[in-house]
Amino acid sequence: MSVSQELLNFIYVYWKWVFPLFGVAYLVSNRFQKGLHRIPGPWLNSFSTLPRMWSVYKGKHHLEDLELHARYGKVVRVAPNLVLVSDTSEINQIYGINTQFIKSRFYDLSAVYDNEGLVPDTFVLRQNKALHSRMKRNAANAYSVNGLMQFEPWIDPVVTKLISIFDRYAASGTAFDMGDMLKRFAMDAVCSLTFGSDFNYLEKGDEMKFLKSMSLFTAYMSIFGHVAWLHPILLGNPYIARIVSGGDSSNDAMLEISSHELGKFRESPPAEGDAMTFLSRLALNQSTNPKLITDREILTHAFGNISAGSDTTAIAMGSVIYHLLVNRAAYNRLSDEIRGQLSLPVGFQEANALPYLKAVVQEAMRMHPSVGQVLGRIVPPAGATVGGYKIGAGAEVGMSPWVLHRDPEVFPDPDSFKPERWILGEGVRDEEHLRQMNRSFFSFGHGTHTCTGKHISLMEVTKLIPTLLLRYDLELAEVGQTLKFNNWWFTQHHDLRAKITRR
Ligand code: HEM
Repeated sequence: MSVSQELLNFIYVYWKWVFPLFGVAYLVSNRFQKGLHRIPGPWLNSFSTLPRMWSVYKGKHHLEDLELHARYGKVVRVAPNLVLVSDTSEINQIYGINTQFIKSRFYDLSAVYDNEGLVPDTFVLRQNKALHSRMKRNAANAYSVNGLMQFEPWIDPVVTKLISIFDRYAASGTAFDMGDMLKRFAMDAVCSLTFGSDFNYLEKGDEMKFLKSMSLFTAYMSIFGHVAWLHPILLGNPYIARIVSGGDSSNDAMLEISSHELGKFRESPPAEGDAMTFLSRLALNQSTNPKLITDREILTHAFGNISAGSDTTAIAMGSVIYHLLVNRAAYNRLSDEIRGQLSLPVGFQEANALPYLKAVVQEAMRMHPSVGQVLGRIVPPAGATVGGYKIGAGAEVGMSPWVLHRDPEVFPDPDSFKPERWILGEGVRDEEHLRQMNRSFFSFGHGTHTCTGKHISLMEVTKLIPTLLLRYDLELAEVGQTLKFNNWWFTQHHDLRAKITRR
């Protein structure tokens, strides 16, 4: 009898013992892998990823993470291969421009493949640093503050449409879901500046089901990103994905409009002085230097704007509005600043020069970061010492925006909304303290993978908030209303109901 036959016979006879023994060996090897057993954390979590997935599934893991750090310190093991770090002196090692850490497999769940292979979205390019840098470079002038000023005219008609809808709510005096309207606005705004046209989400809502798909997908990624190796047999499998999405074709519609707009640019490029869209900016980059950017890369950037830039921006707007409405002193101070210095239609440059407005936006995004989950990174082949612990290659470490933003050493009284904490001469101790706060401000991530669309979203927020305060008085629909949300990568609000009246 061969060795393999003997082994099979043995398993057949003793299977009742063999399988549990394998299970125990697996769990014990989980606990002792990569030197991670020295790191404190809940005992059960060091054996299996399931407790962590359960915590994320419940939608409030940011609160549990805060408790874990309070109990175990700045470095906590929350799964066999996942370590949370809240030590701000480690930000550069893990995320800085020259970091050796790469993004974790969590991000693979967002990867899309076409006939040419992996679609080169910067969000998922975690190993190919050269392609990631190329993608960052080839659209840099479109995403820069100066570059995006050209796109501002595309946002104005969307603001006008929002106002006409809000005027109807104001006239009827009915409460409405502000969070939902902001999602529609952010979707139309980012489509408009990217393509020069939008899908009229403001009037029609999510008929295309793009936002619904995004919500489902981010919830899936948030939970199953912890077991990324299972993705190919879950939503990574095209058949299963089709069944779950119910044949949703919003991605195709988005790609169709991208290709159509690119074709239009080729037929009649904008004349000198014409408003430039994001897409035409990239097409112009290509026509001046064809090697700089391919058609596929242009379409990927355009599509990424919509998937990464609509919900996130809407959440930021909702957070600003909610925190202003429950902090009337801040609402009044901001109204005075805006009403004294701006008029309708609000221009980005003028609004961006208002110090209290900037502080309010940053503080609301600190209190409620749109991305609320750990930004996971893999320890490089040489291993690393993080927060005093030696960690082996391949382990996943990461910081959570939610936790960093509640660090009382950096943000005293962290649960209070205090825009003045960002203003020198008011809440900030000195310039070093301000630098430290900015370093710990993780709403847009940090370092090599910092958010590409940060300035686009800040432009939308900076235009919209003053517009609303100039035209309306706002209040929450119910006294004592809380901010309801689940933290599934994005921290989308539910039922952010408000009432407005014309001023
Ligand atoms: C308030 C709005 C936004 C927030 C809070 C936000 C947040 C973030 C965060 C936290 C990351 C880093 C993820 C990580 O390191 O793991 C990120 C990356 C990214 N964001 Fe945003 N984002 C916003 C708006 C936008 C917009 C409008 C766009 C596009 C127009 C965009 C495009 C991207 C892209 C492409 C990346 C990947 C960058 C890379 O890995 O190199 N985001 N964003």
